[in-house]
Amino acid sequence: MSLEVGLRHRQGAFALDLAFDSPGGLVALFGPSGSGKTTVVRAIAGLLRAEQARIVVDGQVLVDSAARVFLPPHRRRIGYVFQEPRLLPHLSVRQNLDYGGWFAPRGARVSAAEFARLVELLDIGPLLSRHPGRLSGGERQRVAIGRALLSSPQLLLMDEPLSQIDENRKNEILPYIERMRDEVRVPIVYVSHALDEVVRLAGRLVCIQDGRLLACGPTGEVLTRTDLPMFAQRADAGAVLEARVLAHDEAYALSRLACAGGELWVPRLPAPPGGTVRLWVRAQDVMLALELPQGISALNHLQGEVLALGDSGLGTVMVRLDCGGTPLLARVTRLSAERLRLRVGLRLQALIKSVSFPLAGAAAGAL
Ligand SMILES: Nc1ncnc2c1ncn2[C@@H]1O[C@H](COP(=O)(O)OP(=O)(O)OP(=O)(O)O)[C@@H](O)[C@H]1O
Repeated sequence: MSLEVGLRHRQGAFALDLAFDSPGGLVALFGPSGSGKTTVVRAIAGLLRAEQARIVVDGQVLVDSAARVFLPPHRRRIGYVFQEPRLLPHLSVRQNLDYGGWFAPRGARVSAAEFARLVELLDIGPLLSRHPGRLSGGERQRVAIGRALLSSPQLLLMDEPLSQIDENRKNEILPYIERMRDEVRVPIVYVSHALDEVVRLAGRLVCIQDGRLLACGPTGEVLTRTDLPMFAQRADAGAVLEARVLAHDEAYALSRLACAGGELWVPRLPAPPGGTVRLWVRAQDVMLALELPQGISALNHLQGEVLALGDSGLGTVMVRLDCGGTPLLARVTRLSAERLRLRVGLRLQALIKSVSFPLAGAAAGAL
């Protein structure tokens, strides 16, 4: 699946003018409140007719204002999951799901076996005879995702689907969204303010500010751009580390991982040996050294090369490193940067304390 979006639109004092593309998987739209994320999603769904637009999903032109093409919403095969699940209160969960099926084009309706698989994937079997009023917020949102998928969408739009849900329930739903991405393989456009959701879910990141495109690319690359204050100046700025689990050491409650730049010890992860994980390494947890120090407690060191330096706010410098193919960010004081004579091309050691890795919640399933 590929997605191509080009939009120009004015609403009140706000002007949207951007273009981006995605090769498929889950693409996150990220940006401050009022930057235009929902406007983009509404244009893709056909709920907003932009002044100038070209939107192509998997080769099918949904909108091309220059050629006067505008496919109405009901003729686009797009599922939409909103912030709050909009289920029909007088219908049971099963009837709500069946209702989603009504919007599937003839010939693309899901079979009974596919329905059963989706119900199993979302774990909503025990809820089928209940009414939405008797479900938790997380259960309602899972049903809403199922309903959207039963319309056999070419593309699923999710507009901050977890923002109304508390942290625990959010962690319950994230694995289901991962399953939709990896097992159902429906392409997803996912709007979020939350960096942890983006890190965990998105292969591609589109950053929007004031209606303009700030950056678009693989999530790991965009998040480590030292020239984007939106990331570089966040207290929790960091990099996505992709690794394979080599083994677990039960005696020390640690897992040994292999990433492109070497091996790492992290707190015991729930993933099996051979499985892949994504970990968030915060820039403030990475120390830099010109030589590998002796007799220190940090278990992890990767050799890296400085790719870029940027302002990290409050007298600190953000250092972007390439550690043999693994990107890392390190936040250091300006004094340290001067003492180490940090510059692009310098080779040094990046030290990471094992305990600085967030625990299990940060370990995503398949990449
Ligand atoms: N119908 C409208 N008429 C005029 N201005 C509008 C309309 N709808 C939205 N806007 C403005 O367009 C801008 C973009 O809104 P949009 O909802 O797309 O932002 P967003 O990035 O999704 O924000 P949030 O994260 O808060 O949901 C905002 O400045 C908003 O006030």
